Amino acid sequence: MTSPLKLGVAGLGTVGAGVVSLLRANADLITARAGRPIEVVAVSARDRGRDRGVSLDGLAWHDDPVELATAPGLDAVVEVMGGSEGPARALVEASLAAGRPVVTANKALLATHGVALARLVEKTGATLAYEAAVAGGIPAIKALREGLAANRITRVAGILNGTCNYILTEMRVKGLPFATVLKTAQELGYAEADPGFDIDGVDAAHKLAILAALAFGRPVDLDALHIEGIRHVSALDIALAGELGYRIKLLGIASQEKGGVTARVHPCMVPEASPLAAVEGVFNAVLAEGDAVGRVVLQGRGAGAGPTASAVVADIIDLARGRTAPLWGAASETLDASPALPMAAHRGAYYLRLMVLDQPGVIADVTAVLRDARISLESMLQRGRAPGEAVPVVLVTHECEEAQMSQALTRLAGLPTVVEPPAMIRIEAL
Ligand SMILES: NC(=O)c1ccc[n+]([C@@H]2O[C@H](COP(=O)([O-])OP(=O)(O)OC[C@H]3O[C@@H](n4cnc5c(N)ncnc54)[C@H](O)[C@@H]3O)[C@@H](O)[C@H]2O)c1
Ligand SMILES: N[C@@H](CCO)C(=O)O
Ligand code: NA
Repeated sequence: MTSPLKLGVAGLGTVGAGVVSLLRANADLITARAGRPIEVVAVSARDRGRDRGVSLDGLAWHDDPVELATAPGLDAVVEVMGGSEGPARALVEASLAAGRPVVTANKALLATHGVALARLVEKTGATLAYEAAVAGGIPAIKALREGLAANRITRVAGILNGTCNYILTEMRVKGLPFATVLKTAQELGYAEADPGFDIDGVDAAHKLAILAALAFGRPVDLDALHIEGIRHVSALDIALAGELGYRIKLLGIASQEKGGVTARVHPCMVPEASPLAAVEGVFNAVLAEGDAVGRVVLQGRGAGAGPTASAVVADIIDLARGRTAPLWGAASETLDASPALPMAAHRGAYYLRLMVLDQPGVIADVTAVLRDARISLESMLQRGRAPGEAVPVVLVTHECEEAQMSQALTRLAGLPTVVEPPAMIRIEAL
């Protein structure tokens, strides 16, 4: 029998415990597919005594996770602690510097330090694998970096945060309040340690930054992204979207335009007939468009112990087999570092929902603002009758530029008859 691949696992939370138990549950087939047994021999976490549902008997315990970088007898390290700084970063850097391969689920680290990490692996030759970092169990990294490697990719998009998709789905289907559903998502192990990363769009941005780098052959650039989360998506907008034939989804979208690349994360209205509209709950979807292949859509569970462990263990099997790929699909010096396009240049259609006083002349004031910004309306919807009180007015625009919309929003918010900040959601025909 070939010698086993010996692992140190740093982090024994949702993902770490999931990895240890999956390696045990499917040991026979994993051994066959890896060509050798895979053994966890050392672990590190914050709390040694916690019951995680997996036995740690016989495993070496390290209080300091960074020790796994150089502890004798290990062939590779699995970093599933999280965080772009602190011990996760220190462990990954120290392991790679020592030539020890790393498998991680840490999108924050890859999106923030991916450029330097690529230089490090190019220097030492150690592998850094990160399938679990994007869209959990969906093999999105492999699909883009290997499966679609022959294509010029024109667009990559998707539902990239399971927590947000779960919240939006439960709010729509069960009418549950935002905070209640977020709490359940945390209990189910979907949310980040700081759930603000999920609901403010940061986690989806980390993933989109990674996908965009792979899709367009560019150095990963989180700062170039426009990022909005779902805190401001109300139950009213979810219901009104349904009336108009749309679903609200938090999407990440990066596309190759004439003058450069755009990358943005924000709530979107997608037509109910879109393949993305049907992706509900903790499911994620990744859509890519290539010049040779056309459109490819992958979907599957984007968070949780099993789906994430599935991706981590797939990377471990690749390591055992000696299958590797450049961190970003090609050597750093061949990547295209031209600047990204700003959000102000984005063109699209918009949904606007205003709470206006129900009195004569209000609609004339609103449409005058849109006229002045040269924004043309596709449809308008007014609900209810409450003289002297606030009622919702919904406007759907034709395509215009984001800069025009920003100007109109500022003026609409300033109208004396508009009593709440306007709600704006971009419409995407994906
Ligand atoms: N939960 C998911 O569905 C999911 C999916 C994909 C990727 N990820 C990523 O996987 C990683 C882990 O996520 P999780 O949900 O398992 O987190 P978690 O909070 O459930 O577990 C984190 C583990 O790391 C340990 N840890 C954290 N900081 C530490 C420190 N300073 N020193 C020692 N140990 C430390 C904790 O003790 C815990 O065992 C993160 O990078 C996350 O973004 C999570
Ligand atoms: N918090 C993340 C975990 C998966 O990366 C999510 O909800 O999608
Ligand atoms: Na994945």
